[in-house]
Amino acid sequence: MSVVKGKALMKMEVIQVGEYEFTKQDIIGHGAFAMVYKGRKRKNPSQSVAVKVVTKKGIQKASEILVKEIKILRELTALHHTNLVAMHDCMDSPSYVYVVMEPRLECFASRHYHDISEVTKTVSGYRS
Ligand SMILES: Nc1ncnc2c1ncn2[C@@H]1O[C@H](COP(=O)(O)OP(=O)(O)OP(=O)(O)O)[C@@H](O)[C@H]1O
Repeated sequence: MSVVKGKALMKMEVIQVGEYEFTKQDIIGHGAFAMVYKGRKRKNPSQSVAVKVVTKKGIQKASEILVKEIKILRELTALHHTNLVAMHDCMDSPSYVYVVMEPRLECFASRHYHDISEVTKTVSGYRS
């Protein structure tokens, strides 16, 4: 995927997480240890997802909490309840844990950031 930034045409890396993909341009929010991006299903791009990217750097103490969060998400997903956000997939890499979730559409509308640098510098250990 290519994006125009200033006058230069820059290549935007598409990151694949199983059947899903996202680019780091499409930020929808951030928490203490994670950035959340808008992504899509590769075979059906009209199906949007939220991809939470948790940086492993500096979160050794929080990693147990992350394991618990993923376990809880799995259990909640199995309930198939309309008021609960489902987890579609999760993937581990040397530097990040990726959690692919059903999107909460109200967040897409109200929390889209345009200035990426404003967000990335607030997330500890994050490298854009
Ligand atoms: N499934 C989702 N759909 C749409 N937006 C989401 C989704 N999950 C998270 N977000 C957005 O990303 C932001 C960060 O989420 P994240 O879970 O990383 O942190 P948090 O729950 O807000 O805070 P903390 O880091 O304390 O857990 C949320 O505030 C929300 O705006």
